[in-house]
Amino acid sequence: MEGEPVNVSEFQELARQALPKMYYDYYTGGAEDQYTLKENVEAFHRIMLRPRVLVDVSRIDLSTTVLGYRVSAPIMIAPTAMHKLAHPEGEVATARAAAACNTIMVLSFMSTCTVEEVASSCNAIRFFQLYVYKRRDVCAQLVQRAERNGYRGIVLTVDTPRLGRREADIKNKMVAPQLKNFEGLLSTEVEDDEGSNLEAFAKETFDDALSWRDLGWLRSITSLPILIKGVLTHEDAIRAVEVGVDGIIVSNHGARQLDYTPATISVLEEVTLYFPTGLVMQFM
Ligand SMILES: Cc1cc2nc3c(=O)[nH]c(=O)nc-3n(C[C@H](O)[C@H](O)[C@H](O)COP(=O)(O)O)c2cc1C
Ligand SMILES: CCCCCCC(=O)C(=O)O
Repeated sequence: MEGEPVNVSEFQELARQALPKMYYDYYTGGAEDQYTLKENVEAFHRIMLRPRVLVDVSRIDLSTTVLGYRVSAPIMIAPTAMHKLAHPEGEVATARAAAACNTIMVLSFMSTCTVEEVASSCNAIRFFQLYVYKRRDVCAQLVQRAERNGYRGIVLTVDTPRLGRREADIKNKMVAPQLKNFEGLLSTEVEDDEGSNLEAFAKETFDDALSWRDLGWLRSITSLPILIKGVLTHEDAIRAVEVGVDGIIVSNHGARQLDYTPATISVLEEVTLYFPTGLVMQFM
């Protein structure tokens, strides 16, 4: 590549050259045949712009609000696990980037920096993403730590009762580092010589019986607004509103969970049709 990277594909190529194959494959891979992974990109290619001319564009303001917080553009940082696999500063550096861009960062439940380290690193507005473990006490402690440390919302990911079957991770025998957030609470080590250590960990730890009624439990342990992430149908969006969530994130989890779901962008209209804007978001 000549010169500085100028677009996302060029950054991706640099990442491919810099990272160990196991981690690069983890970051970029989708589930199973990766049909939805391709479709997530192609669905964007099918959307054409319809430009109007002779409009004064000398001052453009893309800013908007999310749960009342002003962001410079309708773009936020999605929760992604284990940033230290890519850079020694991990999520702390990501939070500083969010602050510099005046946007919101959602810290992954599976972060490599702690809730507290990220909170004290900068003044970015932060939400905390939650996976529900069978060990509810561990989840409750993490949610309460997030609340104490100034996180402004809980993003409950609802598309991961089990981890998607990611074939590259199985082949690479992907291993996760110990996660500092859980020190003294739960071991993130699992015995699995067969395939993906992440998949084995999720199978052992994530609560695959999680259902709509558990929103009541989450409400009982936090006073923060609750968003649910991973909705792809208007039926589930209606249900989410009925149970009183504060926001919906339309998402197929970057095609890493259930393959052969539609591209996230292609269902955004179906979901938003029923709701006032502001309640529904999509991560890229
Ligand atoms: C490497 C990687 C790690 C991710 N880790 C998480 C995570 O810890 N929690 C979560 O809710 N989503 C996670 N995601 C999914 C993203 O939050 C986001 O949904 C996805 O990248 C974009 O797809 P969407 O537009 O369908 O949401 C991860 C995605 C990637 C690529
Ligand atoms: C260590 C257990 C699994 C982490 C899952 C993070 C995630 O959501 C992803 O898509 O990867």
